[in-house]
Amino acid sequence: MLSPKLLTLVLVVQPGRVLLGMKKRGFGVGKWNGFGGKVQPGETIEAAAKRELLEESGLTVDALEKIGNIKFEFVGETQLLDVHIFRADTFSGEPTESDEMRPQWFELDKIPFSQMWADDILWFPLMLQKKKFVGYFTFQGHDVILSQKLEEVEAL
Ligand SMILES: Nc1nc(NC2CC2)cc(N2CCN(C3COC3)CC2)n1
Repeated sequence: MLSPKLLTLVLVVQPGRVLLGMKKRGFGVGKWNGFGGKVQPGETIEAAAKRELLEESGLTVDALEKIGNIKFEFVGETQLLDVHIFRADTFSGEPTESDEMRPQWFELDKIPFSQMWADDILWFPLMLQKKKFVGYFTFQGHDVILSQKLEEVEAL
């Protein structure tokens, strides 16, 4: 089995609202999501998360909190995605559109789950309650979840 592909995802959360970006190209184009990307050789996962957040949103964060780890399998494909999810409650800078992402604030009761990855509606509530979680999702294509595992954990 191929080693899982390490990816990062950062959700910037303020009281009553979360910052999402509309993905303008590449994997997940047309979906709202947090900010993230690949981990480069020799880079820690957290450093990669901060770098991608700055590249994609213009925001700089001091503290990232590790809140989740979800692995994704796609039926018929050997590459697993290993997504490390972080939350940031404080940041500096202004949300700025990039080549990759168009940022927008969403009130917590107006999160556009119908235009997001199908797993998000399942773990966002945990993230917003500051719970820590691990998960495993099997997708058929990009829209159908065939199986899922999601559990809260004490520590990541
Ligand atoms: N919310 C959410 N759900 C996912 N679900 C699996 C796809 C079925 C994946 C995912 N990411 C994997 C892709 N990554 C892109 C940015 O560079 C690559 C962002 C985080 N983010």
